[in-house]
Amino acid sequence: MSSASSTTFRPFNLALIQLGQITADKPTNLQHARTMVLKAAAGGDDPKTKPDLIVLPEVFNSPYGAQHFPVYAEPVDFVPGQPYDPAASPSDSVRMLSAVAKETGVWLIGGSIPERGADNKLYNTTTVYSPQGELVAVHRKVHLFDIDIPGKITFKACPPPALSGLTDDAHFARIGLGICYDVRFPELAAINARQGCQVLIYPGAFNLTTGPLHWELLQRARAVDNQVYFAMCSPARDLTAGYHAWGHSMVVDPMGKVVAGTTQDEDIVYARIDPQTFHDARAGIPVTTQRRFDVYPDVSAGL
Ligand SMILES: NC(=O)CCC(=O)C(=O)O
Repeated sequence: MSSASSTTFRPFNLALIQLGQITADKPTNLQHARTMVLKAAAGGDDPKTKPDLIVLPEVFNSPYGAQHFPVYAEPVDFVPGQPYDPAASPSDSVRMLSAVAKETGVWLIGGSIPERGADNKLYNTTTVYSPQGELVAVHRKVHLFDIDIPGKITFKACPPPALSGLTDDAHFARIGLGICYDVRFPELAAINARQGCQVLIYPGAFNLTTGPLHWELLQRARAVDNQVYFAMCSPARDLTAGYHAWGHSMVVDPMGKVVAGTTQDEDIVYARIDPQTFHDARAGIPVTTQRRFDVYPDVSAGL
C-alpha cells in the first residue's frame, strides 16, 4: 500500500448499481447482480462513461433484516496478509464477484454480504476485487445500525461490532470504504481522508424515515468535511420487501455538489471522478492544511 503523500489520483469513471429484485432466493440474487455488473461494465449511452470501478449496494445477496443475516451469511475466510484464492472461496458471493470482475476487467466493490466469521460471529462485509479477480480488500461494517424512532423505524443490529476500515489502492485513486450507518460517524471518513483517500465509497441502504432527511446531507457533509469525493450505493426500493430502502444512490464532489444520482428504482449511476475538482477544492479552501491539532489534540490522537 502506498503512503498517503505518494498516492496516485487520475481521472476515472465510477458506476453505482442501484440493484433491484433482491429476493429470498440467493442464487437468483447473485445471478441478477452479475447481469447488472455486466450491463454496468458496458457503460451508459455515452461511451465515455465506461467504468473503471463498479459498486454494488449493501447486502445485495439477501433480504435486508437482522432476522435474515444468519440465514444468508457465508464464510469468507479472508486473513489479511495471507494468500487467498477467490475462485476457491467458501463464499458463493465471493466466487461470483471475483469471476465477474475478471470477466469484465473492472475494479469491483462488491456491495456487502452477511458474513459468518471464523469466530462464528456475523459481520456485514464488503469485498473488493481487482480487474484480475483478486480479492484486494475487505471492510467489515464498523458501526452497526441500531436505531429506534418511535412510530417510524426500529432496527436492531444483530452482528457484533467489528473493527477494520481497510482502504484499497486502485491504480487510479486511494479509496476508503465504509458501509451505510458508518457515514454518521465523521471520524471514520476523516481517518480515511487523512490516510490519503481521495474518494470514499459506502454501499448503503437508508430507509424511508431517515433517508429523505439525512442520506444526501450526510454524504455532502462528509465530502465537504474532508474535501473528497463521496459516493453511496443503495438497493432499489421494493415496497413488497420487509425493509424499504431509500435508494437515491449518488456521487458528491469535494465541494459538496451532487454530480450524479438517481431516485428509487433500479438504475446505474455513472460519474466521472476528476482530480482537478479535488485539487481546486483543497487549494481554494485550504482546511486540510489549516487544522489546529494544538487546540484539539484529542482528535489527532491515533491518527
Ligand atoms: N443500513 C443501515 O446502516 C441504515 C442506516 C440508516 O438508515 C440510518 O438512518 O443511519
